[in-house]
Amino acid sequence: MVLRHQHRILPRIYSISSSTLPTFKFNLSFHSPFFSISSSSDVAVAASVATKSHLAPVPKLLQLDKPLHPPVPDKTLLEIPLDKLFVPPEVELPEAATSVSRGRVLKGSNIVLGSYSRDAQVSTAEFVKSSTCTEDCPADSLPDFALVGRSNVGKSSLLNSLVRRKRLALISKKPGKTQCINHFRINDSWYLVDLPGYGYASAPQKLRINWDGFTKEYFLKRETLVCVFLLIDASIPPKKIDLEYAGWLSQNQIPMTLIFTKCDKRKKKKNGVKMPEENAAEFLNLISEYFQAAPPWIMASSVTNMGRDEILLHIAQLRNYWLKH
Ligand SMILES: Nc1nc2c(ncn2[C@@H]2O[C@H](COP(=O)(O)OP(=O)(O)OP(=O)(O)O)[C@@H](O)[C@H]2O)c(=O)[nH]1
Ligand SMILES: [Mg+2]
Repeated sequence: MVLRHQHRILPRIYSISSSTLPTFKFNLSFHSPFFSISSSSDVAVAASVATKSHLAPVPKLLQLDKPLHPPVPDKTLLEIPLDKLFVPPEVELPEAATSVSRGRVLKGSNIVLGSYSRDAQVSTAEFVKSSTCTEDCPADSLPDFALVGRSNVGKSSLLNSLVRRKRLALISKKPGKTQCINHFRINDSWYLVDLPGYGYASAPQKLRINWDGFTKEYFLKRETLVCVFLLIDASIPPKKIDLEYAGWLSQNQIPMTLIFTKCDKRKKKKNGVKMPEENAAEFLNLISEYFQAAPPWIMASSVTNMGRDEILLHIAQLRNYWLKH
């Protein structure tokens, strides 16, 4: 049986029909020399620009107190068809092309920034508890943002990067390090949740708890779950198990954001080895049939902290919307 929650209004992504939308341009800087999700659409947005922050200029309300990135001297071309953008609830795309061009899309993502993205900074982060079932999880009703993905994809590393701590969540080269539902309270107001990885078949028999089962049960039962971050290793081609996981989340209407990890691994393009952007584009293409509207996605690296500020802004706007509704 598929369980559904009435409160799960987030991110019931606005379905944008390409036939009714105007073509527009936006400016965006991005670490990669070139990134294209699709070049064939007649509603493609495209721009080439050098910007100094992780966003092109945005209204004051949306800016972080201090710039968290060094300037990125980057002249890039990014094309995202309009119908592949993630438009958060209550965000209207202006009809006039020029008004959207002012930095409304987070760098290295397809996420349009709305007016809810305040309080994105992390000031405090503390481990709260490890739980082995949903009923044991903290019961104080603060919103949850959960990190899930294949073992070793970099969930714990991403959590540490987001909170700017080296070892708040334990990481390891060996898959299977995280084995419970681990709640970390951020700013005393929301949770980052580190979960065990899936797809690790070679764990010793006695450790082979049904992690996959209990994380999925947590997704279905946890009333305060705002969004699941599904981490995908962008340094390798799409894996069936990840495609299936995205399909399961979609089928069960669990709000999901894709985080493409390990984007710092930029091998020379030879012998058919693909760049992270190409692997990510292929993954998005393969899962498109599961989704009526494009899911949000962000390119990231816990080594370079690429995507960190963007993920925090995305969390902020989901969280603030969720708290208001
Ligand atoms: N190059 C690179 N390596 C990374 C990145 N993120 C994680 N790693 C490495 O990948 C390995 C696994 O990282 P973890 O953060 O422990 O992965 P996990 O998904 O939490 O793993 P489990 O808890 O076992 O499911 C470690 O050796 C990390 O240093 C990244 O963005 N880039
Ligand atoms: Mg881990």
